Amino acid sequence: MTGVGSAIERARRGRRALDEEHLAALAALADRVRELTEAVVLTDVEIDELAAVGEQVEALTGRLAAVRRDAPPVARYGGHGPLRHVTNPVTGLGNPLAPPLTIEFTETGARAGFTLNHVYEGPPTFVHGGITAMILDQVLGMAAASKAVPGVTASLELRYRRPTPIGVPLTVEAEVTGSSGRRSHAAGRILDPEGLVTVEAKALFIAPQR
Ligand SMILES: CCCCCCCCCCCC(=O)SCCNC(=O)CCNC(=O)[C@H](O)C(C)(C)COP(=O)(O)OP(=O)(O)OC[C@H]1O[C@@H](n2cnc3c(N)ncnc32)[C@H](O)[C@@H]1OP(=O)(O)O
Repeated sequence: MTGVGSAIERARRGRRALDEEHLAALAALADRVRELTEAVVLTDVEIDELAAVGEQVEALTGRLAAVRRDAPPVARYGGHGPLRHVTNPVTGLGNPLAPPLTIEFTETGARAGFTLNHVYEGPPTFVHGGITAMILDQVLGMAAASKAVPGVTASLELRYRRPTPIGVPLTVEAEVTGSSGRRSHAAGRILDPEGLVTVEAKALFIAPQR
């Protein structure tokens, strides 16, 4: 076992799997931190209050860091299925950076409904283009993994057709458009509440050498 694929698999297997109760508690904490992050972005309290809250947050960080892993945990689907990455920055219930998206697998690929708040803002009132790119990378990758060959992103091509609005229900959808050998091709898009495409994506995923 020498390739990138083996290294990913070894890292996944070497990580501690959380049971469902522990995962639920981590997810609840991540939710509270998401609320905290949005509160930081939108707060209008006085300077002294900012400093006082900062001290409290520093103390809380110290409590969590008191017992620390070398790498994020994993969990098993339903407590006993295959290992899943629970701190992924798009779908991870245990990662406060993740919106998080709940992906449904469709006949041809994958989709998710989601809403992004001001934490993800780029141009005023619109979502940052790097955030929509990250979401499309993940959802196209999951479509490829479920319908063709699981792989890492070799290329991701984006077309930003209109701004993606903050604070309204969005949809991301992706489908596999072809596969051969270690390669899977996928296409997808983000749609606004009127069904208009805001960002289109095409990607190539390559299964790493084992
Ligand atoms: C695993 C769990 C997933 C689980 C999936 C879950 C969803 C995850 C979604 C998120 C995915 C990410 O963000 S992944 C993170 C971002 N991506 C990365 O870090 C990938 C970094 N790049 C690499 O590791 C490598 O370059 C690879 C694995 C992509 C390819 O390297 P390699 O394995 O040595 O492959 P190589 O022999 O060079 O190329 C194989 C074939 O593909 C072609 N090829 C290679 N790169 C490209 C390219 N950019 N565009 C076109 N074609 C290319 C080559 O010409 C060749 O064609 P031929 O000669 O055979 O005709």
